[in-house]
Amino acid sequence: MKRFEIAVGIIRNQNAEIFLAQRSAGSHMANMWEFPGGKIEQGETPEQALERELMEEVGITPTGFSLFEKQEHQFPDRHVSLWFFLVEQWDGEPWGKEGQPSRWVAQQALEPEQFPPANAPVIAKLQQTA
Ligand SMILES: Nc1nc2c([nH]c(=O)n2[C@H]2C[C@H](O)[C@@H](COP(=O)(O)OP(=O)(O)OP(=O)(O)O)O2)c(=O)[nH]1
Ligand SMILES: [Mg+2]
Repeated sequence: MKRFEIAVGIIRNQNAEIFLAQRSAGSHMANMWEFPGGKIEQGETPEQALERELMEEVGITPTGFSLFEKQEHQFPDRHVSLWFFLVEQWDGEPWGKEGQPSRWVAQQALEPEQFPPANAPVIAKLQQTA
């Protein structure tokens, strides 16, 4: 069984909107909406991976963030450990730097069925703690 450690950023602005990106057609969990992020590489801390992935995928440098939730999820073909960081300060303006569709959505309007199944608990927690 493949195992992956993933760092993702829940990028939240002062209007309580969250920046989402759409996963590409050929990827795992294709076409689902996600919090931007990706695999933690050998020798990287989760925080370093977050900084690298957010620059690669959405062109921002997170400057104020903290771990919000850690979630384990067993997919049919792989196990993922997700580090969900809440990012509330950053340099730059996020955009779909790799050509992926992206949008801001009000936190309370996030719909868990549009995300990979691993995200349901963290979305519930976000909406409860608003
Ligand atoms: N980015 C992201 N990935 C998520 C979320 N929820 C979730 O289950 N995942 C899963 C899907 C993937 O199996 C994995 C993320 O890997 P990825 O494909 O984004 O990895 P990466 O950016 O390093 O991409 P690559 O270089 O391997 O193509 O975590 C989420 O909210 N955001
Ligand atoms: Mg990614």
